[in-house]
Amino acid sequence: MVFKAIVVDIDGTITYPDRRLDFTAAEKLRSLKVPVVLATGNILCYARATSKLIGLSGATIAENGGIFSTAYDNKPHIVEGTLEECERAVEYLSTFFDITRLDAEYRKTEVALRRDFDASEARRILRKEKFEVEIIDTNYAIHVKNSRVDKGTGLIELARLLDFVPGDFIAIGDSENDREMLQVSGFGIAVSNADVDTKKNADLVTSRAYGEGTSEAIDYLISKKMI
Ligand SMILES: O=C(O)COP(=O)(O)O
Ligand SMILES: [Mg+2]
Repeated sequence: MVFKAIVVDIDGTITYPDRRLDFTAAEKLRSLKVPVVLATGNILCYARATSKLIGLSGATIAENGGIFSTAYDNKPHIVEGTLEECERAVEYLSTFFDITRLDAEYRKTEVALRRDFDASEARRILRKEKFEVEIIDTNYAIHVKNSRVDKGTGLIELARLLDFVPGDFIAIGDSENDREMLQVSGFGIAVSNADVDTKKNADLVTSRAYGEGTSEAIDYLISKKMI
């Protein structure tokens, strides 16, 4: 089957473990003929800058689906009403843990926290109080995000704006915030550093890790004429 576009996670998927961009993966993405969307838990300006600097269109999904944008300087779409519940949940968590917010001045739809407290314990605490949020650990940050948005819902919305359907996309990712994106895409790929659950939701798992895994995936897709 031939797919029309690709959506790729940033941290842990086109980077080295320490977040340095893997230039080979970036070159391969830049040379593709199909549109390449970057999808991240990070903030919109990080996603847009990464896309622009690689040489892509700037079509991005940021804040785990809370924000999406069709091109570099187009007005972004921001899912309204999602931040408040996350703020309440984080306020509650701050009575249990000494937590540090990341990029609070830029985040519009969710809260990201430094990974220096026990996310599983925080999950248990919030579940008891019935907050409508999810705690996601990407290995780079702990995100407190609204349950109704994820990179999958972001891809559904952005695909529509780009005149595609989610099934037109091949998705590549590495962690639990990529799961829904892999599920709604037409073909999901997990790089080998991905967690077990993310791998379970993928159609293909690469043998190489991080950016090298993405380079391997792109070579595979081209060799199989899937893009
Ligand atoms: O911002 C994070 O925590 C991770 O970002 P990612 O979704 O690009 O891997
Ligand atoms: Mg990632």
